[in-house]
Amino acid sequence: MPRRRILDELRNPPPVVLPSLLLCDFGNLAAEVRAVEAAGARALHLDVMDGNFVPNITYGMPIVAAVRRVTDLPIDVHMMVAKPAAFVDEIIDAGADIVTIHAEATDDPRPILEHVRSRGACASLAINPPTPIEAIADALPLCDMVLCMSVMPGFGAQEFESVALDKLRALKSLRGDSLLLEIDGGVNAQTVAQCTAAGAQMLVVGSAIFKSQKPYAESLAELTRLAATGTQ
Ligand SMILES: O=C(CO)[C@H](O)[C@H](O)COP(=O)(O)O
Repeated sequence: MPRRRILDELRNPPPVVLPSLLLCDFGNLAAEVRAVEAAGARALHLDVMDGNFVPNITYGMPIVAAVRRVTDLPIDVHMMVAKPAAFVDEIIDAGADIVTIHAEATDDPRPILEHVRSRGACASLAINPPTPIEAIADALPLCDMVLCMSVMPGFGAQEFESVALDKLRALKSLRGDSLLLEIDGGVNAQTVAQCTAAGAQMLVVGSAIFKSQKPYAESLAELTRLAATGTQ
């Protein structure tokens, strides 16, 4: 989908809860993707980890391409890799609509963000909990989205770190609605309203969907409803 259309769709209220496939049943990947889409997901979040930038390995382009084959939903690919420049083209070719690279993985993210946009995808920059927003000030004009991590990346089901909320508030006051803001890590029924109150429109959720006893539709509806309360 073209960049402008993706951004318009995602900016539409209410906030967007993105299932993070990190915690899905990979033995039934296509069925899991179809199930969260049928449950009301408006976009999907895929975590690419290289065992170098983070202490875990997940998957790469073949899984992104496999997800692309079963859905037209926007795919947000979070690249937790040490050399993002080497892989962004292949990730876009595999079907990513939003490409998120880490500020900590590169001295200057600007050429990569520009390149992502030149390929027609949305450019996004992630920062880990200890990284201040000042570290990405020069790159902000080239970002369609900023992801404030609320855990150290690498694993699901970690405890929410509220330092991300201060950064969301600061980014919101700097850039208003021109920048999509995303949060990832420990987002659940207890924390989601704080995230939207701080300015997040994109809410990445892993364990509170895939490890919940509730049906996906129920979890997604509850999280979306609670997320909307934070915007009132
Ligand atoms: O990027 C991630 C970890 O690096 C995951 O997307 C994230 O942590 C989601 O899982 P949970 O909602 O269980 O925290």
